[in-house]
Amino acid sequence: MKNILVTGGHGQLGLSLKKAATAYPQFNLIFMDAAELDVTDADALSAYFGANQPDACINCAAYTAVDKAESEEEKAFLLNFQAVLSLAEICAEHRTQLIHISTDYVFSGKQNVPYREDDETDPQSIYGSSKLRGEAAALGYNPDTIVIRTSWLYSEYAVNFLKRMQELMREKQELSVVFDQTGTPTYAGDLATALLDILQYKAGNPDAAIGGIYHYSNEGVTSWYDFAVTIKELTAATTTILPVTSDKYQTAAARPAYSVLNKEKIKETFGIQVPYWRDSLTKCLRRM
Ligand SMILES: NC(=O)C1=CN([C@@H]2O[C@H](COP(=O)(O)OP(=O)(O)OC[C@H]3O[C@@H](n4cnc5c(N)ncnc54)[C@H](OP(=O)(O)O)[C@@H]3O)[C@@H](O)[C@H]2O)C=CC1
Ligand SMILES: Cc1cn([C@H]2C[C@H](O)[C@@H](COP(=O)(O)OP(=O)(O)O[C@H]3O[C@@H](C)C(=O)[C@@H](O)[C@H]3O)O2)c(=O)[nH]c1=O
Repeated sequence: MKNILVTGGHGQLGLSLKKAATAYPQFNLIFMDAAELDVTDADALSAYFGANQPDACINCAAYTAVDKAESEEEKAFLLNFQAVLSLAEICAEHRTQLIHISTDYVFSGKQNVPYREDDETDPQSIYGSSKLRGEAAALGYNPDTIVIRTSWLYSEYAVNFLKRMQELMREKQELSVVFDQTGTPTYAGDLATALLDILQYKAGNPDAAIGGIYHYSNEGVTSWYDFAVTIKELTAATTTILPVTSDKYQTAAARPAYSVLNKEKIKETFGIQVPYWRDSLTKCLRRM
């Protein structure tokens, strides 16, 4: 287990992996963006795998614009489902360990206890539906595939809620943020480390049957409103933040009202330690 291909390598998680990988010199990560390796192009994927035979592939390529997906269903499914199907088939053919990333938005949000991996899924949006089909595609081809569902990712890179809030807090004196959607923010740097720890575990236990779905987010529970207020506090911003219900903040896509993930399985299987979300937010802000 040495050469690791990262598809969608210049997005938020890809760039977070690049940073985290400096602590894992045993791995050689190869980051490919859409222009270098288009995951929707099955021939290009085949040619790449034929020539390079990566030991593992972390698929960070995705369509992540939740609201836009409602009017771009075909595009969302092409990237989040069809491309995953091709990638899973090619990984199975080349005996490449595939790690695929999915989302808390596969759940309806009707539960009020943290979601386990085998709890019923019922996405409320096109994005969530496309990601759910992607999970099935990834696992259907090869039961050794690892699917990691995560939630509310943010980092110093790309587009995310933290950076959007910082921008809005610079521009506006008052902001409204929903308080009736509950979940857990996840620092992409922590997820990146967890992904590398999983590959490390696999390298040490090559015959372990560890395929399947795992949940990973930071520890703790909050709402988008409380997340925004904490960002305000930690950055000493002065904007007034008003708590509103989702019906007062209209969006094209519906989001789950509750999407806290239960992380027992990933912690027990791989011995991964999970930081508390507020500590990770502080760490991320320090790095920014
Ligand atoms: N962001 C979040 O809050 C959450 C994300 N996730 C999941 O985590 C994963 C990583 O997300 P994140 O890093 O935040 O997403 P980003 O949107 O930051 O990154 C996705 C990357 O995919 C690339 N991409 C787009 N089309 C293609 C293509 N045809 N071939 C190859 N690459 C392509 C994009 O490139 P370009 O920008 O050039 O189009 C972009 O760099 C995704 O699977 C996502 O669904 C799960 C939960 C929360
Ligand atoms: C910018 C903004 C958003 N909101 C609301 C809208 C939404 O309900 C919630 C989150 O906002 P966003 O649209 O930025 O986040 P969203 O795109 O829904 O984030 C999701 O992205 C995908 C990729 C995932 O997989 C999920 O885990 C999750 O992280 O906050 C406000 O209430 N006020 C605001 O000013």
